[in-house]
Amino acid sequence: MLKSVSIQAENGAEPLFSPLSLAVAPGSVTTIVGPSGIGKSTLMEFIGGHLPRGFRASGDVILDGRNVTRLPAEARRIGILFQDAALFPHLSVGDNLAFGLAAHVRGRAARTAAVAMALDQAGLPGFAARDPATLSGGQRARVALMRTLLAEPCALLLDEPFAKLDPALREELRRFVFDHVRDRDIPVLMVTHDAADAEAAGGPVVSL
Ligand SMILES: Nc1ncnc2c1ncn2[C@@H]1O[C@H](COP(=O)(O)OP(=O)(O)OP(=O)(O)O)[C@@H](O)[C@H]1O
Repeated sequence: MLKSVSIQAENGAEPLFSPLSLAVAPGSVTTIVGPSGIGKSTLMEFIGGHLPRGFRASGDVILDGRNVTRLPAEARRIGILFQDAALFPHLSVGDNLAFGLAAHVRGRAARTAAVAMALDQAGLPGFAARDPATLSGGQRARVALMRTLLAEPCALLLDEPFAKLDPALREELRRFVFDHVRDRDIPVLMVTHDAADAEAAGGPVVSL
């Protein structure tokens, strides 16, 4: 839930957008739209705990009843997926996924099994040993998404996550993401310029 969130560039006279309050239901996707430069990405960075230097923000971010506004990013348990989500090039696909695994999955066997299951769910069985450089764009996007989900986030932020994919892949990955968050009851905020993304998300659309 966002309560009266407002963001202002330190050198700017006006806030980027009017104070924003909204609640996102578990398992639903709320889409944020607005003109270029209004502050959508900056809002997502603020919610995730990474407000860029040069900005001030006010208002609160409440997650599962916890006010996380003043917690560091790593304590918020908010998963973030951007358009350019990069995999670690020096790690295999499996190790990229293992990197994301929640800390409570302990022991080598359990972690290997969790990674294998995630690859199956992503439609990439047997890909654990692959070098990320050998994956297609859509395959990389699915691995990046899985890595984010394996951390078992309490909420998910998507900032134009499908923008660089061709239409078929875009639709496939979209379905994959929305099915997952519905299954896991994760609240999602998505920024997009594509009306089809918002329509596929099926949730409320908020204009900044
Ligand atoms: N370090 C900075 N200091 C001051 N202003 C900045 C800084 N970085 C970005 N801005 C400005 O802040 C505003 C918000 O940028 P942001 O990327 O959040 O917009 P956006 O709505 O996501 O845009 P787009 O749809 O084009 O991605 C822009 O007007 C941008 O020029």
